[in-house]
Parts: sequence; C-alpha cells; structure tokens
Amino acid sequence: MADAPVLRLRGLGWAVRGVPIVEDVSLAVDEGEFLAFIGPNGAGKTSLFNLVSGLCPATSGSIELDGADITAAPVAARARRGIGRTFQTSSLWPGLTVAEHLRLAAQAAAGTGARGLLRRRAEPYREQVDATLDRTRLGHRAEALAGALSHGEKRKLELAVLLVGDPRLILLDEPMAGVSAEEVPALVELIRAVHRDQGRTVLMVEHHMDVLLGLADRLAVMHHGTLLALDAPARLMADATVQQAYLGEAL
Ligand SMILES: Nc1ncnc2c1ncn2[C@@H]1O[C@H](COP(=O)(O)OP(=O)(O)OP(=O)(O)O)[C@@H](O)[C@H]1O
Repeated sequence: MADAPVLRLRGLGWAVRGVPIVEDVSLAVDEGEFLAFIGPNGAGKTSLFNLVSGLCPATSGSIELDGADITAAPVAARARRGIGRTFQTSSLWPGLTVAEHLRLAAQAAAGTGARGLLRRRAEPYREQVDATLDRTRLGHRAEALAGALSHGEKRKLELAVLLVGDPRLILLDEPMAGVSAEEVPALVELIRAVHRDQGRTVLMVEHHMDVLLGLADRLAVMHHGTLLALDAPARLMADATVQQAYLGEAL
C-alpha cells in the first residue's frame, strides 16, 4: 500500500451519552504533510486527537494508519505503529532532569523486558539522548530539572521526549500554549525542522494563525465537532464564509 495516506479518517465520530463531540470527520493525510486544526474553543480538536491517538474510543467511523484499520487498537499499539502526541497541558515530571526524561523515554521506546533492564545498566541510551538534546537545542539544559525550565523549554522537552520514540505521525496539541512571545520563534523553528528536515507527518492544533501560516500545508477548520473546511491556508483564508463566521472566533 505504498500510495495509502499515512492517516485516513472515514466518518469518524465520538459521542458521550448520546451527545456528539466529534461528528462524521473524514480526511486523509499524506506522508510528510503538515495539517493544522483550527476552530473555536470546544470545537472538538483535542477530542479528534484523542480519537486518533486512542485515548477515546470511536463510536462511529474508522481510522486507518498506512492503510491498516486501527480504529479499535489500544494507545500503546498505536504508539508502536508510529503515532506520537503531546498534550495541551504539560506532561513532565518536575523533579526529573531533562536528560532523565529522555533516558526514560528511550527505555520506554526500547521496551521494558528483561533485556531492556540489562541494557539499561550499560547506559546504551547516551547516544540517543545526546542526539535528541542536540536536535532540540536543549543540550545546555541537560542537567536542569524540568520544573525549573521556562514554558518554551518545557514544550521543547515534551517534543524531545516524543522524538526519542521516533514517531512518523506526530500530533501536537497547542504546543505554543503558555509560551512567552520571545520563545515562540525558536519553538516554531524546532517544529519546522522536525517536520521538514526529518520528513515527519505532523498534525497540530493551534490558535495562532501567524504561527500556522508559515508551517501548515493545509488547515482543517473544526466547528461543533464537525470538519467545516479543509484547504491550503491561502485558499481557506480567502473563503469569506469561513473567515467571517469561524476563523475570527478562533483567533
Ligand atoms: N470526556 C468528555 N465528556 C463529555 N464531554 C466532553 C469530554 N471531553 C470533551 N468534551 C466536550 O467536547 C467538546 C469538545 O472539546 P475539545 O476539548 O475536543 O475541544 P477543542 O476544540 O480542543 O477546544 P479547545 O480549543 O478549548 O481546547 C467540549 O464541549 C467539551 O466540553
């Protein structure tokens, strides 16, 4: 299935006690594409990411990864198949250092069997950790506690933890949340490098259009749990209906 999109959603839905949260979302994402999700608060963007990463069970429709149906696959199985995600709120341990986070992530990616424990003693992860520190420009903060990092550095570390597992489909949920204006450009550059230089497929929820216009190949507009529009940024921004009715609310 060389030509299958990396991700294909068909009529995907999630309802809670009969109330639809995500409704009939269909789309396909090609290898190496950067697709950004925008839309007002409560539009269902995070819920859609939860469906794709497996945190929420689909109540209708299907999810395919590389042409294989993963609709019912658990979170860990999806991660093994290459889906990685970050969360809107920080998912770090304040009392562990940056390097310790990456070592743990490397151990988790390598598995937790007896062989993994033996390998742990030999510190085989140093190269992997150093390379990730380098790639995410966190080398100078390797021994800093996560709790002492700036918001921008925390977001970088969350991305670094994700990259250790070498995912090919990355879901970033509002990676700029809480980050100071001065730190935004460096984070944007890092995300750009992760996408372009490493050829990964990226899905990202983001409220800041100025960030997305230089990054995203296509924008998906969500509203009331549905996919309202999906197009290249320039074409979408020129769509008066989308612009006036919905993008304004999202900014
Ligand atoms: N577990 C749940 N049970 C019931 N309702 C939920 C649950 N999770 C989310 N919702 C509701 O679903 C709607 C969509 O929420 P979601 O967080 O997906 O939106 P969003 O587009 O990511 O919003 P934001 O931009 O504010 O993060 C909201 O009204 C939310 O309250």
